Amino acid sequence: MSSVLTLTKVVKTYGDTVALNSVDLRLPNDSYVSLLGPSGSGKTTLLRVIAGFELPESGSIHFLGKDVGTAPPHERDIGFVFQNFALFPHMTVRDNIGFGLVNRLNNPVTDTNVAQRKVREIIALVGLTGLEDRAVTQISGGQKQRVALARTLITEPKMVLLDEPLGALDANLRSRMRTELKAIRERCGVTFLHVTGSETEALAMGDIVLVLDDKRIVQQGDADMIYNQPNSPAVARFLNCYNLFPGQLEGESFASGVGKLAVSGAVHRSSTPGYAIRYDRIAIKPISTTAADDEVKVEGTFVASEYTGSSITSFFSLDDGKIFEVETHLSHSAPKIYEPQGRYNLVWKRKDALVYA
Ligand SMILES: Nc1ncnc2c1ncn2[C@@H]1O[C@H](COP(=O)(O)OP(=O)(O)OP(=O)(O)O)[C@@H](O)[C@H]1O
Repeated sequence: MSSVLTLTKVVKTYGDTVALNSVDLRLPNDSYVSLLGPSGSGKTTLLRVIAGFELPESGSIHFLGKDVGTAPPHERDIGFVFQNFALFPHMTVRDNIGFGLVNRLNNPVTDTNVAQRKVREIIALVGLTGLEDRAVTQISGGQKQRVALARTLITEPKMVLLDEPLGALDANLRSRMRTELKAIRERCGVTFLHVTGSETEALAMGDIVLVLDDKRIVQQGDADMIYNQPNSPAVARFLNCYNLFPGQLEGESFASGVGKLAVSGAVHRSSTPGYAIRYDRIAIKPISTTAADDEVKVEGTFVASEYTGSSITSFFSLDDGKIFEVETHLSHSAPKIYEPQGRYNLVWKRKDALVYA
């Protein structure tokens, strides 16, 4: 697959603050890419640098094979969808969408018939037919999101940047709009780069997921790879589905705050050591059980359970005071009741743990 965007060693600072620290990035054409990172990791800055709203101090940006590092935003053919939609409140849906086409600096569409046809087509593409004459103050949040997207897509960008596009929507609408956004992107055939702080959104939407941490890209891969093989304790932490033990590798075991955890299999190289076990890989057993040779066991005190429909998350307090989470899927069994403050064995297979050293 050909690459649409390449960033090489891009650095952006604001005064003494480093916002992007030598970012390297290569995105394929015709893909949905999610960019996941904690608050302050540089996500918005990265989008603004790609769009041309900010110029980097050093490094290069190539878009469709051309060096665009110093090109102004309107010469980049890159669309931008803002989190707050940034619509014109006094205009109708139709006029909001047509505005950019008629008023853009490069090749404005002056033929009214052509402009109207394009607006009609894009309104159909994003599913807003019938709402053309409504003021944007009289439509729902999800519909506003579509207007914002249509307003960008009508200018036929070669790539679209979306900054937390679903952040202003409620949870139900957010999950419906995920599917919609993916479908719209497939119809347009251009790469979408979607910034989110939500790991579930990033994994659900991205053909490719990028993880930004500490102002640089620390992992890039498909959702399955990121979810199952986070390449550092930090990435595992953002995914919000791993229990993490700090400590260090000592021979065949990992010395942690709750004792030695037996290790088998590969050790991942990382500048920060750590031991990670996914919430859904753990069994809760009576305190009297013993661990098999291929298992690891720690003891915990039951704190509470949280029911989420298809699964239940149980919280245990470990002897080092840390909270440990266990996710049990309920497709084949009813939820078990645990004794408040009861002691349990928390058991997993050695091979299921990820060890970083
Ligand atoms: N205009 C600015 N002036 C000074 N510092 C800035 C400016 N914009 C961003 N920063 C700093 O650059 C770093 C990266 O910020 P950025 O907004 O890109 O992070 P983010 O990952 O998008 O965060 P969030 O998820 O909270 O929006 C932060 O330390 C931030 O404080």
